[in-house]
Amino acid sequence: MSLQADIQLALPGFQLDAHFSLPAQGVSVLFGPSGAGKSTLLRCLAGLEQGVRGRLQFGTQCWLDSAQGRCLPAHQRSIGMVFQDARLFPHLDVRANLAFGYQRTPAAARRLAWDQIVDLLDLGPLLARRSSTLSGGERQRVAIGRALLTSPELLLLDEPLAALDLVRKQEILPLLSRLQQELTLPLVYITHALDEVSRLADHLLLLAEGKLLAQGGLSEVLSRTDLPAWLDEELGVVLETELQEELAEYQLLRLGFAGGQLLVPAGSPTSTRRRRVRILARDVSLALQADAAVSILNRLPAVVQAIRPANHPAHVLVQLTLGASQLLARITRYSCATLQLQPGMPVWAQIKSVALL
Ligand SMILES: Nc1ncnc2c1ncn2[C@@H]1O[C@H](COP(=O)(O)OP(=O)(O)OP(=O)(O)O)[C@@H](O)[C@H]1O
Repeated sequence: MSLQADIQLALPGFQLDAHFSLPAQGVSVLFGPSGAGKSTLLRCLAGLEQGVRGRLQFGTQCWLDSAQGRCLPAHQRSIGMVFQDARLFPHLDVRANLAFGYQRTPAAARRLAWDQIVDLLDLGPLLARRSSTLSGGERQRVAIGRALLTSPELLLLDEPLAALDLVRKQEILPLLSRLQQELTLPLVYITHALDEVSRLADHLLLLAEGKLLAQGGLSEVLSRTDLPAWLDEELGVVLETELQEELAEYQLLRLGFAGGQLLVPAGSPTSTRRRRVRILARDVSLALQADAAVSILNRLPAVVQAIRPANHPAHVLVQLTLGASQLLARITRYSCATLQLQPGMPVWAQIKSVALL
């Protein structure tokens, strides 16, 4: 099952034209600059925009086929939606807010149980609270719960954490990760902050000026070297690794991946051995020899695959292969010339920073 979209929408001064296919599992992230059309696209999926042309197919359900005059209204699309502002009913308590979605879903159509969602989002202690007394993070947890209790088959989240501080984000992100895994519910998530969702994201859609620039696996898209300038600081790779050893004395973890090993500062404890890390291109430098006398922890043998211009004319992007993995380095054009880098050349990739996601 997947979501297939080929849709167009003309608004005064703005044209959306998006053709994509999303896997109906995992987390798909919609990323792009302000005004790119991310919210508009999500609203088209949800059936909240008038005048959308084209086709939308979710698994076996045809939501939109404008040529046939078919457009399923929002309430028939088995979608849950969460916005940046929680949009709770302020005069109702949390239980009544949650019940709003739950009771509108016929019992036979409920796939997600009340207790399951209340436990998953730790909403029990909040049930009797008036929604107007909740903190921002609590409100968003309730909004997510309310959306889930309609038993959607797809959850759309429009910058749900944008208004929260870092501490609250860190509380909610693991919950999103859990609900994605435990409920096997596909999510489409809009964000301005890719680092916020890199640990969750499987699939990435890049949108600018109403058009899709790229789509695909997170790492596959972010290691492309033909993306526009505004993405330059985001370029890099995301690697799936496995914990091999904890160096407790130094508070480091040794992680293995298909291409070598990495030492990274220990993050918050977790029981899972599989860890995702993100390495930005700007944090990778290159050397021709393995010089042991440097403080950089991670130096890995790699092979230059391709060299491409970067956004700034002083920089180039170097694609590298390490075993079965890829890495991207952003170095100066001057260094590239001095080191006489060429495709096929062996180099040492020096990684200044690895973010444990
Ligand atoms: N109802 C509308 N009528 C006319 N123009 C609209 C309407 N809704 C959105 N737009 C325009 O469509 C464009 C895309 O807006 P949208 O909110 O989808 O972008 P976005 O990528 O979500 O931006 P942001 O990240 O700032 O929220 C903007 O130029 C916006 O002004």
